[in-house]
Amino acid sequence: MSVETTSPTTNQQPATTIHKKIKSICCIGAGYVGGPTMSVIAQKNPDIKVTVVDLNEQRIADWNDADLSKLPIFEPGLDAVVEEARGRNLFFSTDVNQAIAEADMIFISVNTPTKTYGAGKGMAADLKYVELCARQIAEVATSDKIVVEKSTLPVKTAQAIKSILDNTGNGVKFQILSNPEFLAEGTAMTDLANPDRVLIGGDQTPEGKAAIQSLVDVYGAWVPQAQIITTNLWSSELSKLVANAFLAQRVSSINAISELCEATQANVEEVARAIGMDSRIGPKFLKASVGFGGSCFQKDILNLVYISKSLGLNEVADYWEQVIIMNNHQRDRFANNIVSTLYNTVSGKKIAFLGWAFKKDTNDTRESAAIYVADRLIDEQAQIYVYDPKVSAKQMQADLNYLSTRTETENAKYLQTQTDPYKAVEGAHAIAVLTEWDEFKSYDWQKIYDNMSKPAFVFDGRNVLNQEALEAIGFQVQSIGK
Ligand SMILES: NC(=O)c1ccc[n+]([C@@H]2O[C@H](COP(=O)([O-])OP(=O)(O)OC[C@H]3O[C@@H](n4cnc5c(N)ncnc54)[C@H](O)[C@@H]3O)[C@@H](O)[C@H]2O)c1
Ligand SMILES: O=c1ccn([C@@H]2O[C@H](COP(=O)(O)OP(=O)(O)O[C@H]3O[C@H](CO)[C@@H](O)[C@H](O)[C@H]3O)[C@@H](O)[C@H]2O)c(=O)[nH]1
Repeated sequence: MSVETTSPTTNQQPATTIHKKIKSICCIGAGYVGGPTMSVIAQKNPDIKVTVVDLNEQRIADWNDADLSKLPIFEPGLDAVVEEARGRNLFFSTDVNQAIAEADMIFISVNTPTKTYGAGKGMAADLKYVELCARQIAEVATSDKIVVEKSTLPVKTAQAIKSILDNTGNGVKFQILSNPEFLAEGTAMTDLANPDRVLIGGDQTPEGKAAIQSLVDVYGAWVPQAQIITTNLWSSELSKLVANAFLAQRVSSINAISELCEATQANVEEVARAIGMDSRIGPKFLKASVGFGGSCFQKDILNLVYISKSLGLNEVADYWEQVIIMNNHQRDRFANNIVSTLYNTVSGKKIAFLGWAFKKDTNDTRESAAIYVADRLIDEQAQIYVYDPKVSAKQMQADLNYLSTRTETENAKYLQTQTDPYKAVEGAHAIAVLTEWDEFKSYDWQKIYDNMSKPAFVFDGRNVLNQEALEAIGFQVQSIGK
């Protein structure tokens, strides 16, 4: 491997040791983060070979499919970047060992879900996949490597990774960096192309700073230096959990206010606008909703709560846990309101769901509020008919089966999928909007009304529809916080 010196460019501690110019990157985990992130790194650094590996053979086959509509992840703009870089310097493979052996820098971008067993069950992050990666790297590596934590991890994880890597006894030297990812699904490609900031944490030793500089150079290909911030390892690991906790806290805060608005005839959208214009508060992340979903917020806040509890910081733990409690309440409240509005029974009634994904412009359904609302309504024996433009019937059934205690056959009796939205709503007693897909706004709502059972109810869990226009047609509409 060639070693080149470049001028120090970080905005904090300049690197004093000669740092490696990265020629080959391996990313373990070809999911919602690994796939898009590595596609952009490869696109912007044509001289670096980037190989994304995964154990999941189907996922890798889909990443390699000539038909770009088959990519395993739906993300606006992703297909064009993959088309540009794939086969040039971007590769997707199941050969994890070969990619590790070849790489100067290895990103760990595997899933870190909430533990479902043992100590910390339901709260702590399950780090078994991360540990397996560390062990595999330790076993396979024959040359020095920079290992980058891209997955979201509890603070101090780098210590564990270091301990595994440093005890191989084969003389290979490792540097561990933390480089958490802040992209949001649905806007991943623009978030990656124009990040608010890139965060890189590393050891504050000459070798650690040199490793940081190597990664700064990779991002420096397109991110302005002022937006690349470097810190110690622990600040970087912790900042990721804190960023998500603060974002989710804003959603739970405005959702708490939405209930107060409903009880007082205030309008949550007016309140959000009024407070958001205070520049200290700001307008973003104040959209009241049926509750936040996604694979990150709940898991990362629970993880923060668990870490705080483990350190004996009970008040800190309780403070952040309230964000989750409020979110659970908002989902329950939405479902219970449907039942009480439909004359306290939904048994045998048809309820149409518009949307199943946890937000628009993604096919990801992890922790989507729709799953919880469906489960609650099925407890009341409602018949749910779902339309989502990007989520498959198989995925919807799998989501419900994972959450509910009913048998798969029973769930399948209550949950139907429709690929035509007009079919989904035909004869329905109520429509519930669970995802804010843009296309819902331009439907022929008169036609929908004509084909529904009367009175026809709409429960807009995302405040995306024009309430006055629907009411003029004859719908009875309930939005969040109005
Ligand atoms: N999804 C997001 O928007 C987002 C954003 C920022 C950070 N994160 C974090 O990034 C990490 C990855 O999230 P994701 O949404 O991409 O998860 P994901 O489940 O979509 O992808 C993870 C992939 O890793 C693979 N994998 C697991 N163990 C492996 C191993 N030992 N070898 C090879 N492959 C292995 C899995 O098969 C899977 O395809 C998580 O820690 C998450 O918290 C996610
Ligand atoms: O005002 C708002 C904003 C969001 N949401 C909901 O909150 C959830 C999360 O949305 P968003 O944050 O946009 O999506 P994620 O892809 O989960 O991204 C979050 O989680 C990622 C994983 O850690 C981080 O990288 C991102 O920075 C962080 O925004 C979704 O259900 C949204 O519908 C609201 O209800 N109201």
